[in-house]
Amino acid sequence: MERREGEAVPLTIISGFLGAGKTTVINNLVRKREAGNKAKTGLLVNDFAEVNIDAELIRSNITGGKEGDADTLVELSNGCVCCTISGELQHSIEKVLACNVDHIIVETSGVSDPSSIITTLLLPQLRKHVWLSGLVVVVDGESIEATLEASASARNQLKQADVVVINKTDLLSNDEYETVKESIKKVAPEQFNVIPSQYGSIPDSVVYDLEASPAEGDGHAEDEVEKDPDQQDQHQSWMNLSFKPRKPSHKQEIESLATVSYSRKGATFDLARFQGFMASSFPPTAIRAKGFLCFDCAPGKRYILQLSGKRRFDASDLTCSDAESGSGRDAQFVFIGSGLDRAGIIRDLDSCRSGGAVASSGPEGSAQVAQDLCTFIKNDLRFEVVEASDFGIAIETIVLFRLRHTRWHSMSLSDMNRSLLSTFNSTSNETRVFLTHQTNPEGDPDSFTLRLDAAGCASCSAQDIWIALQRATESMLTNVFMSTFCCGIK
Ligand SMILES: Nc1nc2c(ncn2[C@@H]2O[C@H](COP(=O)(O)OP(=O)(O)OP(=O)(O)O)[C@@H](O)[C@H]2O)c(=O)[nH]1
Repeated sequence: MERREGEAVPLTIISGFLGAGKTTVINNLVRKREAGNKAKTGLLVNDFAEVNIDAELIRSNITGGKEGDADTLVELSNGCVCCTISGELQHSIEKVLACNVDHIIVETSGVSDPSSIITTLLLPQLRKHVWLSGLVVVVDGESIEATLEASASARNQLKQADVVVINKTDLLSNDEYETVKESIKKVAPEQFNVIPSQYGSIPDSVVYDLEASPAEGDGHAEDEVEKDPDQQDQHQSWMNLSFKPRKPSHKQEIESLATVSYSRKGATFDLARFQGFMASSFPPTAIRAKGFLCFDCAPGKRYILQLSGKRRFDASDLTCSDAESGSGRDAQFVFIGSGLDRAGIIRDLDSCRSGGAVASSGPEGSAQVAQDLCTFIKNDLRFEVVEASDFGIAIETIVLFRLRHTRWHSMSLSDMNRSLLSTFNSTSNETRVFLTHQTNPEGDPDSFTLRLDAAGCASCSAQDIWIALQRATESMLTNVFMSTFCCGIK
């Protein structure tokens, strides 16, 4: 929509719970705009955590057209723009207005209350210059029902929406999509504008041509909105609302969430150790995680790692030109959840960094090979040893071990073990060392074990076997790890 000089600038709020797909929606808009020649947009990106991963993801899509055309991006980090850092919102809006933008988009944090942002827009110094064109709320179609159950913020966001984008429809059947629509209706019975989306792909017009500016006293923050008592006075001053505080309040919800930010300049990670972290030490109460990292085995590449929704875990290759130097090699992570062990997470991630001690090979002898191999396996977080007792006798089975069961993989452990089996056996030059498998009597896939038969392995070293096993494991896990896969909570 063309804006005449001196006219107030439309501002669209994009809200939605943690990991719903807000940044993906904005990135899509930015990419489309980069290809075309649309209005210059001021982007205000709020991240709950200290490290603003979303802003970096959006920035990587902004190349800028002709001079002065590039979007203007302002980061609002380390707090919720609707409460703890609301003062910064006003300054940021003024900042982007000074850049002569034609439209402003505010990406809220996942637990924000949009009505508080609307309050800021109505401040006398802003309302002459910006008008609220609407509130677009993005929901993760796969996990929205559980989210609505658990989060007052998520319910409030929906109740105030002008448009609801049901994102991640690739993960839903038609019936499930209809059920999600019903759930939304239950929370927001007046909700009319519901559109589906995959990977945040929505028509530009949903954001740029939205005209839902509320008249004072009606509109977004309706009677049903669960108001935070802490913000009651502020809201009542401009909106004629009746407040119905319910538990937990927005403030309580924010306070119940911990964020752990991890930032290391120029750090590269050891893929095997990182895989071990994901398999065994990943904080089980994290509901959102995102970050960037580089592996020493993949020079020039930087990976973005995401965990959201029903523990859906994405890792995608962010090959970038500056990955070899400067900030392109910096590792940055954010974990959001309840009861997170900050020191433990940081220690675990640090221990995944490249370098450090490599275990040495042990002396000759089959019993010693078995013992050394067992030590290698025990020291690798990706595995657990099931049995390692019969050392010193004629060796058929030297170590029974298996890939460690991961809490969040819906990927079958049996499949992973089978895949490791075939990778190892097809690549190992050492024909006397091969893997077999056994299932337990109940056929429980989690108990599926790998059995390493190393008959006559006296002539080979534990280190050689271990290196071959590590290579096979890395290759197998990398295939899983670097592609998107679903991690359902059991
Ligand atoms: N399968 C699937 N994944 C999606 C879709 N849209 C986004 N994602 C993934 O969901 C994860 C979270 O997406 P974001 O856009 O970062 O979500 P967000 O709402 O900005 O997250 P926060 O700002 O942290 O609250 C990422 O891994 C995305 O790639 C989709 O339509 N389908």
